[in-house]
Amino acid sequence: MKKIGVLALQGAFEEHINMIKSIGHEAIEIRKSEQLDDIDGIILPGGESTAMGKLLDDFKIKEVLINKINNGLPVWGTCAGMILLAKELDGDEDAHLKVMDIKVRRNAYGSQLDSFINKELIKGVSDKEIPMVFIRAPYIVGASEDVDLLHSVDNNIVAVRQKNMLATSFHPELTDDTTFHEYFINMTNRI
Ligand SMILES: NC(=O)CC[C@H](N)C(=O)O
Repeated sequence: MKKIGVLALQGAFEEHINMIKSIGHEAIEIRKSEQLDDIDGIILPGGESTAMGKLLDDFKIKEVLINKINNGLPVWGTCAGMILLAKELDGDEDAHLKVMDIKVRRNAYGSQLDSFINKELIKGVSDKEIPMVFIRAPYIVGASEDVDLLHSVDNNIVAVRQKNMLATSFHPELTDDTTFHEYFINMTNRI
């Protein structure tokens, strides 16, 4: 059984906690940097990346988390969590953790396509179609060669992996499909 931390400063952390428990693993809410010593992986949930970035600083978690990730702690960012991981944000905004070699555009779908649901096959992740929920979602506009592109929707990159880091524009925790949570648990085995 793995012990997965879910950053619980803001956003949709409860849904990730429930999903991890539903596939038979332990899940804990992370609000202190010491808690990072004792987990097999961490999920950065959806929410508001600007608020979460500030809270990471205020709660003195940011630097410890960056070090842990750079030393191989498996991490998965969904939506706002993906924005937190990026080395670069499109536009003038400052990036947050700057650990993953991706450039991310926030609210990339604009107001017309604010939120939508898709169901597609993601090769290498599962052999069945996976539901994808996008909510004011970002997508990736640039990535280095070290980054594996897992999936695009309409030519926009929405799922990537770089070594111990996974990032998705969408929210598997808001569906009843556990594929991505199982994929992430597998990432904690290999590292
Ligand atoms: N559902 C989400 O996580 C939305 C992300 C949000 N638009 C942000 O920029 O932080």
